[in-house]
Amino acid sequence: FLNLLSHSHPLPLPPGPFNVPIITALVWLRKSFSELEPILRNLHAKHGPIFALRFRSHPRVFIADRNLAHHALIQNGAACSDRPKADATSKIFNRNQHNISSASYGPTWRLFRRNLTSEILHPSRVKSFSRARKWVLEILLRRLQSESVSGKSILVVDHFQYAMFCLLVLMCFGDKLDEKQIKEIEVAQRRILLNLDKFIILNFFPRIGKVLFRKRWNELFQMKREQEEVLVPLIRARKKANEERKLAQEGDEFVLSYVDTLLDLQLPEDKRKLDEGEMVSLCSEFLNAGTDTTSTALQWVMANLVKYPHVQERILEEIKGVMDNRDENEVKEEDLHKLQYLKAVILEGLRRHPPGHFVLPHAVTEDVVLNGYVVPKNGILNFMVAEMGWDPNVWEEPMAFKPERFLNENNSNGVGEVFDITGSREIKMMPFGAGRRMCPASGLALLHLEYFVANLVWKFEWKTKEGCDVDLSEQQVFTVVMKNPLEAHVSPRF
Ligand code: HEM
Repeated sequence: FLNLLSHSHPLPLPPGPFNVPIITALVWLRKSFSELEPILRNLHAKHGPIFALRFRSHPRVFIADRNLAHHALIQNGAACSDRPKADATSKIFNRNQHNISSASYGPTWRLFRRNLTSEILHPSRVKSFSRARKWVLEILLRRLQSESVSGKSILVVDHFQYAMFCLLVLMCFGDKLDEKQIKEIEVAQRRILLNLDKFIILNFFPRIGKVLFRKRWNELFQMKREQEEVLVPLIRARKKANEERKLAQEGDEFVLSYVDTLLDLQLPEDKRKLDEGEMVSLCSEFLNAGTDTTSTALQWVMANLVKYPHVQERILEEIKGVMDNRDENEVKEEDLHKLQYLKAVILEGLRRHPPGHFVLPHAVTEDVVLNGYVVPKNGILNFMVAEMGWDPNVWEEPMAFKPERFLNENNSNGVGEVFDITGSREIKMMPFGAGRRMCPASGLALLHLEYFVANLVWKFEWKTKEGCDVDLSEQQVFTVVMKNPLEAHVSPRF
């Protein structure tokens, strides 16, 4: 409160609702994120494209306008790319902000992020995991095939989630793991994700809470221990295998995994290697960041293909055009670049149904002026991703599913110009964020989506459950998922 009273900048803070110290904080902090989104939408309608909530020492500023987002994230990128201080419960899982998404904007974050992008997400490295992708695709197709035999419709959400999780586990711990090991990791990771909400209360009174909520703190530590019991042996096994491989000097079959790249990293500030806890935090981030986001997007895209059979048909025709042989079993990764309509469908899915309606919170490291208002140093910024993708000033009929909008049919070869998903020149939508904290894995996520959608359409015809229409209502559960998960009739095409 005193911080806000001492506001000394000549420009005002962004407008926002009236604030009664402490009372407003208690009202806001008790709300879940899904309750907050409609309130934020109303505030956007009332106060305009930038508004602030002032219930804690530092204002929370929300931006709903794409040009202001560009101004903050690209033009003022250096000042708007920090993260807020982690609260007590998050620190246990991110090891005092020692992972990419929570690290402060500085040398440690740069080291972690550069390691991921150059060692794992570089196109040549991504290619080295193609065998893993093929294996996971086969598992998914087999599961769908066996359920389709009964003739009943299939609830696909768990199958999609498991497939995306498998992909990331194999990239993280090496492509030699079997399904039983993968399941064990999934159980430990899911338990944490699904229970985190229960522990939010521990952050409000961390000191007295240690005594008052002792049982709940113990539960939290127990979950952390169980995660380490599953992940640490995998890290150690990989370390041992690396040492043996170096001694034996063989390497032809070897595929570098994410955990291998962490073993030799040196922390720039502490001048030491990562401890096992920090490696667990980075691996866990890798698995979580890429599973629900991608499987949610996959489900939204498939739901639209079931709802709009003409879109599904056009993808199928496009695939037929690039297959040498109609009986070919698989749409190969090498052929994906020829499937421009498929790419447009994926982009339209991400525009219309971004898995996250906001980005992760950004902290501001110096006063930044946006639209005549000041966002003060240490203020927290967030961006209304869904609102930008649905802006009628940018997108015609924004709530309709029209992949053609991403194709520039007037081009001489009928192929659309590549849409710039990074928003570096201009932001039209930002499902992966934009600027220095933008998702480093947007390329990998698009590859996973294109490869799986192409093959799911090539192998099966997807139809609605008899007598039902596909319901596109939303619900926030970590990502923004389908309130009524997709249930579809899936019949093999050959
Ligand atoms: C459709 C899939 C995905 C979507 C929609 C998505 C979206 C996002 C968004 C919105 C952010 C926050 C940007 C910000 O704070 O400004 C983010 C950050 C991040 N994502 Fe993704 N993501 C996806 C897939 C992945 C995958 C597959 C991985 C890893 C293998 C990944 C790793 C990360 C990491 C490490 C960050 C933190 C970046 C930083 O703070 O520097 N994401 N993602």
